[in-house]
Amino acid sequence: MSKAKILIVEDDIELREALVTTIEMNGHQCLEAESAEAALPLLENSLVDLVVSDVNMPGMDGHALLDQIQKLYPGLPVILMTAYGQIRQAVNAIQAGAIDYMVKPFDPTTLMRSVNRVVNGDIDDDEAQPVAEDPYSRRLFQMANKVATTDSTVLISGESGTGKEVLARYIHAHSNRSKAPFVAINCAAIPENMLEAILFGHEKGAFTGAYASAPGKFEQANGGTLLLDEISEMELGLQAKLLRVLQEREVERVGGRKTIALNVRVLATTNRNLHEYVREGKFREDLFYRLSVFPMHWRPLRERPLDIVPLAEKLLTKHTRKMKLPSVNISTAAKTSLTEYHWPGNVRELDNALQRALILQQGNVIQADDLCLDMIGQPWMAMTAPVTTAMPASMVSESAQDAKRGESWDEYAVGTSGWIGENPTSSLSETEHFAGGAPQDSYKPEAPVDLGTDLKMREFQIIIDTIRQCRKRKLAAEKLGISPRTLRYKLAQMRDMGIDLETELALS
Ligand SMILES: Nc1ncnc2c1ncn2[C@@H]1O[C@H](COP(=O)(O)OP(=O)(O)OP(=O)(O)O)[C@@H](O)[C@H]1O
Repeated sequence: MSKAKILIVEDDIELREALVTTIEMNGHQCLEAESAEAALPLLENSLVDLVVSDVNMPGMDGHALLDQIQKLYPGLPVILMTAYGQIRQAVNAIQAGAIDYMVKPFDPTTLMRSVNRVVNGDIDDDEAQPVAEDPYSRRLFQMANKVATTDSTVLISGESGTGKEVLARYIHAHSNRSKAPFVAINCAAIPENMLEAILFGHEKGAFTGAYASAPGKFEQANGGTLLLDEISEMELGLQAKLLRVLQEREVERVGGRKTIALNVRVLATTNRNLHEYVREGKFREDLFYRLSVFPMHWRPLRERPLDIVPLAEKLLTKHTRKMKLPSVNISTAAKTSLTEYHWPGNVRELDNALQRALILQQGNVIQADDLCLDMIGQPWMAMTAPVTTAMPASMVSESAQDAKRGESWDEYAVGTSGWIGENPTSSLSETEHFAGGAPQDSYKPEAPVDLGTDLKMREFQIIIDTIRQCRKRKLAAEKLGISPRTLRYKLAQMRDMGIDLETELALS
């Protein structure tokens, strides 16, 4: 188990202390901040591996902090602590890019499971048994079991959201390295100029801002497995350096002279056709062959239909458990809709649809309409796909429409039903939220208005319009004043949110 530096951002001092104590007792180091504003300078001055932040804080809230972290420290994982009963808050946390969420009250085991999943790559119960009901998926996992026991490099390809990381974690968990760290790095999410230092580490003074030396992902994964996610997005110069590290099995930190011996198994994923990238000169052929010793391919979800309903049931159970909701079933008609839909965003889109349905469902049964699948092609839905914004008025509950008219939903909900939220009238203190007060069972759908989501959707609309106008993505990036890499990242975010870009762009 590797020791990590974790920043806890929580305004309730007792809860903060409880979190710090638990995490430190489990062998990690903690930094503490009482607000998001206080967290930012701490992040500037020390290298943090993970941020665990409350959502509801006076001043800047957890979502705004997450947004800042994504801009200033791309790739730094954030776990958000959301309020009990606030389903939309939990859904928003993941869709805004948090690596995980924990709904208050949670116990120390839940906290450490979530922390260790991020810092040590520990696998949780859901990931230990991925869904593989379709004959194609069964065969893939049979192969995974075989290759897991070797030290072979594996290149996993497949459309975005098919489950490549799930497969990578499965291979690690079934290898003889399973007790050692599993470290994942998304090559597309890290700016080019930072990727080398993050991968290989750096010495103090190696570049402006390198106040202290730090190990890279290769060193952190020593003895275990390193997943290079979206490897196609690595620029050619760095590909050459990566190839050298893989061949020589040693790494030199940026600005360092010492070589560090490595015993790391490398897995890589790509949602591009790497053969084509090699042909077009965007990916080194030698690195391609070095990585694809054992190639594995995930079919799109629509081509393994027998996985769809079992996956939906599993994802639903995961979310209802995490959100502390009573169990929710899927109606027969909804199952048919799920199976017939084409899932351009694959399992991640399925996950999004279910989270949306969880907000809309009534009586603990998801009906076909709750999935909103027939609305995804609609302009208003495509731009507001993931959460609850811009639902037709008929789908918005009366109370939610009240909230839309300007009433605070939190106050309204607490005022009318007395349920437990983060409202001061709540019957649980923040500390009890951690220690485990008994949750109540009454739920109300939440208000479908969210300025952050709305702004994001407007940004996405501008991007789509600009690409339609310019026809070439490179030109569109120039016109938008962003790098082609940032544009790719934003397009990936849009796909992840269930926006069918192919259809959107074909409309031009
Ligand atoms: N077979 C599976 N069983 C259970 N959950 C799955 C399975 N496949 C995917 N998921 C879930 O779907 C989501 C997307 O999976 P994952 O991140 O592995 O996809 P990916 O192909 O790596 O995506 P990307 O290309 O965008 O990085 C995750 O929440 C994951 O837990």
